[in-house]
Amino acid sequence: MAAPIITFEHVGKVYGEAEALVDFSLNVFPGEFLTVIGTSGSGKTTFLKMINGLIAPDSGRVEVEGEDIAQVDLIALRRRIGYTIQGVGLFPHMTVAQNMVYVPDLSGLFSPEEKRAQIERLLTLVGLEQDLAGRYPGELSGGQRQRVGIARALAANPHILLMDEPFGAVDEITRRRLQREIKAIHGELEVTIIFITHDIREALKLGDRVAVMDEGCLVQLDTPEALRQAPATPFVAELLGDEGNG
Ligand SMILES: Nc1ncnc2c1ncn2[C@@H]1O[C@H](COP(=O)(O)OP(=O)(O)OP(=O)(O)O)[C@@H](O)[C@H]1O
Repeated sequence: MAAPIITFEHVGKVYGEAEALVDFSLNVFPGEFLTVIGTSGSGKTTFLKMINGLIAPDSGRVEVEGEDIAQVDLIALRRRIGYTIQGVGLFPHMTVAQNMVYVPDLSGLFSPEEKRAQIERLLTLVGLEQDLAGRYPGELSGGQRQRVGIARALAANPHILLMDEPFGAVDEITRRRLQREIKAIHGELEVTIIFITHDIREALKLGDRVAVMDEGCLVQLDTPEALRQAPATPFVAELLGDEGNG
């Protein structure tokens, strides 16, 4: 098996009384699509933000691409990792194209010609018409904004894409479309995706493996089939509910 692209070793994080992560260890492998599910406040976002150094562990160690992130330049690390959140957070005063190349521009990654090619390629990849490139975020639908958010996160050709409930704010039909699209993008780009969701169906549908969290602990990390067949705890069984049967 390939070396892990992300490793958490006995990571702990406490906020006052709240234990956000408790002795949290896992490996994510290159090209994997890992979904993360758990109750509200179970530490999912804390886990995700530790991968790009937005939150530092109190104890334990986080490695990304073989490097302890306590030792690396976090700005450079973040530019190598795509990150998209619910509500997207596009810059309202910038066009779609300007939003998309904002991060690569910071590091002077592309020539003007390469930038145009990257914008064209990514708009196609996320299923948007080319003529949207000149629009402002306020002139887009929620689903279109979400697609621009994904395109922007992929703009610097990251090896890792972090997605924090990216489809939480769109209607059910758009959500299903976006799910199909992100699966296709994952297949095409060989990018490692960590995807947080509240929706067990989404977690089972998208994940090569699913990480189930409760109260800062990793309760189970398994393929959707293994989760269905052998939930590790009553909590996992309850979370699976009717989905466990199909
Ligand atoms: N900056 C902070 N200050 C204090 N407590 C925090 C902070 N960030 C997170 N917490 C606490 O840490 C715990 C884990 O939070 P986290 O956001 O990681 O959970 P989550 O699983 O992503 O939740 P949700 O599904 O509601 O987004 C919670 O108890 C939360 O209240």
